[in-house]
Parts: sequence; C-alpha cells; structure tokens
Amino acid sequence: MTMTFSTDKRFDLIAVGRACIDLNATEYNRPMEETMTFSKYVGGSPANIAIGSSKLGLKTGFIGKVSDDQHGRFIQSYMEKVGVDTSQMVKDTEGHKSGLTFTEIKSPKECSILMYRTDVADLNLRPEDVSEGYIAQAKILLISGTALAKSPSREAVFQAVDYAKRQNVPIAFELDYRPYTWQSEEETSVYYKWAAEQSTIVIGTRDEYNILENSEGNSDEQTAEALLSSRAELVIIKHGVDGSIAFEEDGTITHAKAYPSNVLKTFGAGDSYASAFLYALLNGNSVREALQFGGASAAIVVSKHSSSEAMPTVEEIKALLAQHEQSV
Ligand SMILES: Nc1ncnc2c1ncn2[C@@H]1O[C@H](COP(=O)(O)OP(=O)(O)O)[C@@H](O)[C@H]1O
Ligand SMILES: O=C(O)C[C@@H](O)[C@H](O)C(=O)COP(=O)(O)O
Repeated sequence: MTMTFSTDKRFDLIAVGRACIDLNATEYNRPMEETMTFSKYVGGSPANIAIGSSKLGLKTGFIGKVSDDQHGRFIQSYMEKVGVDTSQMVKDTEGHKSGLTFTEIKSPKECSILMYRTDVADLNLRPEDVSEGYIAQAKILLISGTALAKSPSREAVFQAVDYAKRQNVPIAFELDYRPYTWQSEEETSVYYKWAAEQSTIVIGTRDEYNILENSEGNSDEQTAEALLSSRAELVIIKHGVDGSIAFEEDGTITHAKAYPSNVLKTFGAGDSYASAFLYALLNGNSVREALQFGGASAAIVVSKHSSSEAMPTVEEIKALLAQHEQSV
C-alpha cells in the first residue's frame, strides 16, 4: 500500500521530544573508561529524525526544550542550519540542562551509550509549550517514547497527541526506549501502550515491543495484530542486522533485509531508518520501498561516526540501493 497525506500543510513532519548532545568517542575499539576524546554532535532520537528528514528534503519542525546555555544554543543553531524549523524550541528558564549522551565503541558490534539525563531540560517541556496551531500544520506528528518518561514532558506529549487527533494529523510513534529515565519496565509499558493506541504508524525493535507488552512471549504477528486492531494502520518491527518487517491493516506483511555495510558502530541505525522510512512514505512510495529506503539510510549511518551529522541525502540512499540491485 501507499499512504496518503494532506497536501496543503506547511510541514511534512513535526517531531516532539528531546534534542540533546551526543559525545561520540573518537577512539575506536576502546572501553569508555579508557576513552579520552569525544566529538560533539546534536543527538536525541526525535532531533536526529527531524535532522535526517530535513536533510532528505522534508519540511520539518521541532517542538522541544533545551538549556539556556552554550549547549542549548549549539543544538538550536545546528538544527536551524540543516533546515529544521526551531520556532517552537523553547529555552529552559529554570536552569535545567540539556541531556548528554556519551557513546562507547568497543568494537563495531559492541557499542553502548551512557546517558546523563537527571532532570534534563527536554523532560521539562510543558503542555503550555505546545501549540495546536503549529501541530495543525504537519502532515505527520512524530512522538518518541522517551518523552513520556517523566512529567511535565509526559503531559506535553499528551497535549500534542490530543491536538494532533483534533486536527486529524496522523501520529508516528518511535518507541525509542531508553531505560535511563524510566522508573520501571511496568511503568514504561503503561505509557507505551497508551501512545501506540493513539498512533497511525508505530516503529520499534522487537525488544522495545516486549517492553510495550511487558512480556517476552509474543511473536511479531501477535504484536502487530494487537496494535492494528486499534488506531494503527502500519506497524514496523525492526530486527537489527536481520532487517525489518512491516505489518499493514489489510493483512499485508512485507519483509526487508538490512544492507551490507562497513560498520563502524551500531547506534544511529534506528533514527536514520525512521527518517528515511517516513520520507519515502510521505513521498508516495510503497511500504516496501519505504522499508528499503530506511534500511539503506541506516546502512550508511552505521558506517559513519555520528548519528545526526551522518544522515544521508536522497542521492546517497539511491546510489546504495542501485548498487545493491546491480549486485543481486
Ligand atoms: N549493522 C547493521 N548493518 C546494516 N544495517 C543495519 C545494521 N544494524 C541495523 N541496520 C538497519 O537499521 C534498521 C534498524 O536497526 P535496529 O538495530 O533494529 O534499530 P535500533 O537502532 O532502533 O535499535 C534495521 O532494520 C536494519 O535495516
Ligand atoms: O537518542 C539519544 O538520545 C542518543 C542518540 O542521539 C544517539 O545518537 C543514538 O544512540 C542513536 O541511536 P539509534 O536510536 O539506534 O538511532
């Protein structure tokens, strides 16, 4: 299937949630304890998705809160530079700081992230920071699971979802599970189920759906069936190097392989995948083509050092897909 979206909107995609700082180890194959140097990038899953979408040519906006300091200014100016509208990005006036994520590259397959997220600015986004008029201008509202971890950001997302539903703006939910700011998996499950029930498109890894279900026993088919019986029309379940699967409302199931890549690190795959997948859907491509776009984008980003800065252009993705077609 192809999904249809409004044609008379100012923005293709508006993302709500965290825009933070990634500090990526510049020393490879080394544990964090021994890593002395890092490079700074904008990070945070919804910010990465907005940046990736903008680089692909989508008209993109962002709703979030950053610190009123050098880091907040860096985040805002970088996002503006790549074309993301930051008119709804507010500065924290209570001294909360933007979150930091340190990445560790022990080997191309053994990567981890270490997040400093105590009382961060993004989780202090308030319902009154969210504008219904702004959300009304989007073809898709993207929400990310981590923004539901704490109040008042949780209520700000409730508000954004309520506005999107009132304005008939479809919601895409990236599960984006980061254990750091949640109290327990049970708590996460409550909010993830709620968000999934409001969403037209749900994207997550198998592990993230296990958190949503508070159970490890379900198959992909069972997970998709449960979600598709509420508002969801499209459920994407990602399986790392084993690719991803799309389940549609009409029963169509589409499998997509991951593309071979000269992997430097594993993080950044999910966000680049989501931005390219949504780009392709918004441009009228089929679900199969969107899966291919997402997979190709992820294959490019895992071969590079960052998540946000490494987001590819349409030409780079098409070149990878063409190369792959020739080699099969
Ligand atoms: N090592 C890899 N090489 C090539 N593609 C990858 C690799 N890891 C992930 N991908 C691609 O990125 C997609 C999302 O990755 P996944 O690891 O499932 O999500 P997340 O990064 O959110 O945990 C996969 O479906 C696959 O297409
Ligand atoms: O989401 C974060 O706050 C950290 C990201 O910025 C970081 O680049 C990362 O881990 C991305 O990984 P992904 O979710 O697998 O795309």
